[in-house]
Amino acid sequence: MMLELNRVTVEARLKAVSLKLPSTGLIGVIGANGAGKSTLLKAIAGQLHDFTGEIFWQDKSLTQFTPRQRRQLLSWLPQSPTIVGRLTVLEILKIGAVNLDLSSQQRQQRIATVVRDFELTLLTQRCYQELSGGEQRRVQLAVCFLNEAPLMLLDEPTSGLDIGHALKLLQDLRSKASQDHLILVAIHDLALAAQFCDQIVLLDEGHLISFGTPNEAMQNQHISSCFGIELEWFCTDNGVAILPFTKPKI
Ligand SMILES: Nc1ncnc2c1ncn2[C@@H]1O[C@H](COP(=O)(O)OP(=O)(O)OP(=O)(O)O)[C@@H](O)[C@H]1O
Repeated sequence: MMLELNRVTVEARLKAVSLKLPSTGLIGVIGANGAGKSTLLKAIAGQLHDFTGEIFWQDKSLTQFTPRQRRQLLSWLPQSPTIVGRLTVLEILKIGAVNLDLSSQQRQQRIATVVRDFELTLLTQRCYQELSGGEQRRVQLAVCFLNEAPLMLLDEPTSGLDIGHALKLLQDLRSKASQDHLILVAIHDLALAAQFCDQIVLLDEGHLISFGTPNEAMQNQHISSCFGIELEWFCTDNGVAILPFTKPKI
């Protein structure tokens, strides 16, 4: 196991969450609004200093990582990052690449790769503040992918993306995860989570409710206790569709 959480607790937000995750895989973190998804990702990303419990990467506590080691280990995409000033997309990517331990040629190469992968070619000279919400999200994701970190923590990466870009992103994440990355995504779309994620972490009011394959973790008993709804699943060769419905009151 590569990432291990041992009774991670954040006052009133996360309650003794213990998890053991392998070094590769796409892990969906699901749960209702306020369930603790962002808090969990922030705790792993080292953004919270008021939590108890322990988080280990390869048996080494994350508190022992220097800031530089942490930067090499993980990338964190916040739910709503703030990018201030009138910077162009290319300037933002260059700033994002500054701290990478790479030659300037390698840095340029990385930037070119994310520009291609996130379809930013026509946007590089545009001012970030003038982009659409989905375009801004793609820039934020591109920055996150610059360091090719083994551990990626993405808070609602598909929010603001149209269905084509959302599908492409999840396909890319899945293929990265199958190579050498552990990727945690907080996600609200249960059908996309079921279709793409290897494992699901279901949270409710800060508690870990279930953890396992989508079939295991998203059983109706768990879903109905967390969301007050049930799911009907339709699996086809092309993927998974889920019909959410509210249970009629008897
Ligand atoms: N900085 C903070 N200080 C105190 N409480 C907070 C703070 N940030 C979040 N909370 C609370 O912690 C709980 C969990 O919040 P969190 O943002 O982790 O939920 P979430 O599952 O990501 O929700 P959403 O789906 O709405 O994004 C919520 O009740 C929220 O109000």
